Amino acid sequence: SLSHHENWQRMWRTPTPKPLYDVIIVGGGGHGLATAYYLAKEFGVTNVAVVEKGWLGGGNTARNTTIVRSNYLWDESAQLYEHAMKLWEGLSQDLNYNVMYSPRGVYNLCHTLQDMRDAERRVSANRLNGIDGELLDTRQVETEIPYLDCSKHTRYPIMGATVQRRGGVARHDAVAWGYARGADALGVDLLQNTEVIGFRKQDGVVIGVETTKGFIGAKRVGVVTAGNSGHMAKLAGFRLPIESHPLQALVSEPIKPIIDSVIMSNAVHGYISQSDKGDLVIGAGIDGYNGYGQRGSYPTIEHTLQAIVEMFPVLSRVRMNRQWGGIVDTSPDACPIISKTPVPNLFFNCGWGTGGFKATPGSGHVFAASLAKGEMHPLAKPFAIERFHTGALIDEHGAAAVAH
Ligand SMILES: Cc1cc2nc3c(=O)[nH]c(=O)nc-3n(C[C@H](O)[C@H](O)[C@H](O)COP(=O)(O)OP(=O)(O)OC[C@H]3O[C@@H](n4cnc5c(N)ncnc54)[C@H](O)[C@@H]3O)c2cc1C
Ligand SMILES: CSCC(=O)[O-]
Repeated sequence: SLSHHENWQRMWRTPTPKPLYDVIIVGGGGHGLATAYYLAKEFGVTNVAVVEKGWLGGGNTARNTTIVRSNYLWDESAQLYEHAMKLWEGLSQDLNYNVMYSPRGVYNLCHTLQDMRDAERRVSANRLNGIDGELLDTRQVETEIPYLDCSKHTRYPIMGATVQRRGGVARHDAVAWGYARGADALGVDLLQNTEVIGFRKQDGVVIGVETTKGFIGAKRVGVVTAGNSGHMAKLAGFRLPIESHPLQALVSEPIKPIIDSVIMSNAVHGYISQSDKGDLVIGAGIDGYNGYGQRGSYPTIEHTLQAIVEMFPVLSRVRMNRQWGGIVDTSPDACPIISKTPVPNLFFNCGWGTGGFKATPGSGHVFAASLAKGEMHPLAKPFAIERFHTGALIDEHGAAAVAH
């Protein structure tokens, strides 16, 4: 009956915008909501608004394949993603909201000698950074992933794999809703269906945002708009080295439990896990063209499923239920941009490309610290926009899992 639905209390308010906030976060995705939550909870900045053009968590947060891990190669990125992993481990308790973090193990398959050498290097680098990682041979992989075709007859024989056992999956909707509820309870205004259409400046300094519901003043503005970040930078009057591409995912009909970890192959070029409902959650690389359509092309879908059946022939008759796409903001070195901008009081956190969901807590925490202080957090410093001028890139294409 409807009656029991009527008593459900709302998880957050729908406030009228105030004329002025200390901080405005543009973009109500996981990263934006996490930023607002930590601003209020950890840094005592509660006069904050999150301005979201659609509904909270409706962008890439709602559309990703939920993989979390921190097994990146370079110290700067490994430490940033590991900061996020440590926050994942206590997030359900912190938010009092079950974000369903499940450390079921993330395997990156190796198909060539070079893959094995790169894997050995990456696991060693992980261990030097205090991040768990193991290098397995074919026999160990075959034992741990029963239905994976480890025979010698495949196009890309499996020579081994890295595994991060603390890696796994988390529930994307719950993360957004948990952070939103927590931020709202601390006094943050969540303004949905409010699109930012411009930045107002006074003597070149940002003093607020123009929105579809009028001007809202702010002492500092943090832009966390993922695939739309290039467009936002243009509105602010500068350019970003970001390309927005479709990235697709598929889920199958629900089947009995058959895969209890996350398996990724850069060479065969696909990855798979199985949700608690039994759906196979599948993805691969981006569509090569630039696009904002939140869908992709059929050749990519076909290529993805070829890769999955190559790895798991047993799945060749499973039917796909749904396919969708998001808009991923890829950067030249497959690393984020968490940075001041050429416009004073305007900060950007973007460029997470195909792999920013796993960073959500760490990204929000680091960006909140930066906005509270007006200076970039030490973990954010290597990811400044300037690196594209100085050449101090941090190339993580190898660890980006599905090379794009
Ligand atoms: C199919 C797919 C699979 C993925 N799989 C993984 C994975 O397994 N693991 C992983 O780590 N990462 C994954 N990612 C990447 C990850 O989803 C993103 O990097 C991350 O979610 C981006 O940060 P966000 O959550 O804040 O973005 P979003 O959720 O996209 O938030 C940005 C928000 O900004 C809003 N916005 C945009 N423009 C404006 C404006 N002008 N005014 C106001 N609001 C605006 C949007 O509406 C949106 O809600 C995947 C992405 C896709 C698309
Ligand atoms: C979309 S790829 C997921 C990841 O980066 O582990």
